[in-house]
Amino acid sequence: MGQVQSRLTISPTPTKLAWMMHLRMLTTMHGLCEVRQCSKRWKNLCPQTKNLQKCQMSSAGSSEMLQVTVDDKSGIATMTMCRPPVNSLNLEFLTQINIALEKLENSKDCSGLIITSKIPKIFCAGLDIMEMYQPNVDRLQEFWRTLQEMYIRLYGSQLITAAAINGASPAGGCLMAMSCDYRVMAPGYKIGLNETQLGIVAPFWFQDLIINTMGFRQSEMALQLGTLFTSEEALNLGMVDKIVPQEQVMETAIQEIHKWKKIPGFARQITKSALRKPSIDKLHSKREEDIANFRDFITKDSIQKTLGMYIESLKKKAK
Ligand SMILES: CCCC/C=C\CC(=O)SCCNC(=O)CCNC(=O)[C@H](O)C(C)(C)COP(=O)(O)OP(=O)(O)OC[C@H]1O[C@@H](n2cnc3c(N)ncnc32)[C@H](O)[C@@H]1OP(=O)(O)O
Repeated sequence: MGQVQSRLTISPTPTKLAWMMHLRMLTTMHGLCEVRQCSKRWKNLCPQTKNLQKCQMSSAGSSEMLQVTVDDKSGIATMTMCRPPVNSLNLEFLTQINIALEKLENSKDCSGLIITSKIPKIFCAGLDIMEMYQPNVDRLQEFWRTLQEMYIRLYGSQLITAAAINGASPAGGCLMAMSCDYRVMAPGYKIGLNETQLGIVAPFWFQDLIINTMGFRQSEMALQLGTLFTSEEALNLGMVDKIVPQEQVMETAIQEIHKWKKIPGFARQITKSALRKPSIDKLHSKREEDIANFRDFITKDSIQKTLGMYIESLKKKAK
């Protein structure tokens, strides 16, 4: 990381200042001051741990949602999601993820990142549907901006990134995994962009991401049908790169990052940037329009009705 001379521009809009103001506003609004402090005192947090700098990020008064560790020796960070029951992505959780991504990106000690889950059988259930149902419009827009930010940070990261998919990974969970450089998945789970099955539409940058990952023809079928693929189907389509038994998912991701680390970092990063920059720039240039489209779409009566029915069906199934 120390030798990197050129970095992909992560976030021209909002500017760094605007982003800091955005974080400050969120931390004030949602009591995330501990996260900011934690983020600032990254190195000093766990002096008792010898090999690991451990940052337990928790919003004030609630349980830990995101655990971030960096292995001193290898420089590989692990970001473990733990937001019961299903790691769904709400505004606060996304904000914590973004803060952690920013911190890791700027850390000279970190060269790789693995994203995984602590919740048994779930990687990430996608967006928290409750953020979209009967929403407060200001929060809804902030939520979407924060999701855009996560995608920009993760897809545009200079780190070697891997998703250790140890459970179900629909919709936003699939977005998160596909934004990484490499995906290792355990057998017997489902992954995909199932938005149309909920009566909602994956925005252009979700579409671009899946097309970039597995080609146009397979993507247009998968997106229209809202297909959730088995691990094995996802492997055949190139949506994931390897399937290994559940207990080997993390170790395999670590080994893969070690393999990637052997490639000269500067060359790898410039190549990654060249390949991914057009998609990221496209979102930057249409960011406000995309937020407005999302707001106008989600707040339609018909969409609210459909989301309400989907929530009911999930609750019935859970009983
Ligand atoms: C223009 C809009 C574009 C939007 C772009 C992206 C959209 C999204 O990401 S929308 C979210 C899409 N996600 C899903 O459709 C997943 C729905 N969930 C499931 O399929 C299952 O819950 C899952 C396979 C993840 C796990 O199954 P189980 O282990 O059997 O758990 P349960 O189904 O019993 O669920 C437990 C509990 O969690 C609640 N839940 C599940 N998913 C979500 C979610 N995405 N958001 C919020 N809450 C969720 C579910 O309702 C249960 O709640 P309780 O009934 O209160 O226990």
